[in-house]
Amino acid sequence: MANRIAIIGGGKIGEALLAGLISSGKPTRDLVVAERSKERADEIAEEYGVLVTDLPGAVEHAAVVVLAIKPTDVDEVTATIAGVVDEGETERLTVSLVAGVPTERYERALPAGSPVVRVMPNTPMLVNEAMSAVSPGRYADDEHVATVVELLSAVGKVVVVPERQMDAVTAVSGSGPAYAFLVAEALIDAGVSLGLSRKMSTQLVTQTVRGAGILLTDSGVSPADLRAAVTSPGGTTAAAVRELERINLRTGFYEAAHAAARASARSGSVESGPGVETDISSASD
Ligand SMILES: NC(=O)C1=CN([C@@H]2O[C@H](COP(=O)(O)OP(=O)(O)OC[C@H]3O[C@@H](n4cnc5c(N)ncnc54)[C@H](O)[C@@H]3O)[C@@H](O)[C@H]2O)C=CC1
Ligand SMILES: O=C(O)[C@@H]1CCC=N1
Repeated sequence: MANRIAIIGGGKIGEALLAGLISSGKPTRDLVVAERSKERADEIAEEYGVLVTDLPGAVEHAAVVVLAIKPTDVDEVTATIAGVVDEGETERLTVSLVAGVPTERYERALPAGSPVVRVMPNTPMLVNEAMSAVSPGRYADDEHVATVVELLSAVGKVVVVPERQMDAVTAVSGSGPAYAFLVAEALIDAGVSLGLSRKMSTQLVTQTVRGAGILLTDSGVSPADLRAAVTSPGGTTAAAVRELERINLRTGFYEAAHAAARASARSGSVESGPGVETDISSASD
């Protein structure tokens, strides 16, 4: 049990964590996965050579249990875990990657005093370039936080934030890769509409997005200044940016991020159903 990590849910983010941990040198004998879908379980076992078993089996011998399941599966899964764990046994650390669900909900379901750490990662974890944010629950101490930070540092960058900011983090970095991919997708189509082959347009766009990302992270220069450096007076970029301002792209991103944060808050609330708006204004420091 000493070093073993159980990943519950071998879907997109569970696989991203598994792949990232293995590629960063974590031995497969220290990893176990529980996956409900037989087809998916077979895929994971074959691709990564890890033990894939049922939920109680995975939890039993693990020191850290990582939940990579949908918000709607949380209550069922935590009830099963609580059935496996002895009353008063609080050594096992639960790490939730689930959007929206507060640590308090796990703490209520697990044995009293169980340490829980909430994490919002993102899929670039697949290539060890995740951005993860970590929030300790009520019973998680500095050592628990350090354990989770160390785990996630193997697959990307990590920040620690107060839990009230998690819906905002989810909207920005959790969902964020999708916004970047949407921009890439649209720009590829735009290139095709200008007469480029799809293959050529894809190559031009993907390397441009990669290069822009690395320049942004490595130069220490603000996005506004980097954009200004591309924008020659009276030139092509200025013409394009004028169109993007005309269609209110910035407002679109504001609205999108706020909608994502509201969806995060909603998905974690047992009381509120779909469509119920939640006040997230308390997210700010
Ligand atoms: N996909 C993403 O980019 C991110 C997802 N998340 C969070 O990660 C969680 C999972 O998301 P995805 O991986 O995208 O979903 P997914 O649907 O791809 O994966 C969930 C997996 O859990 C399995 N599962 C459900 N109940 C189970 C049980 N009782 N025992 C074993 N396996 C079970 C399902 O069969 C499925 O393979 C969500 O809560 C989401 O909010 C967080 C950050 C980013
Ligand atoms: O779309 C979702 O609900 C999950 C959480 C953050 C990214 N994907």
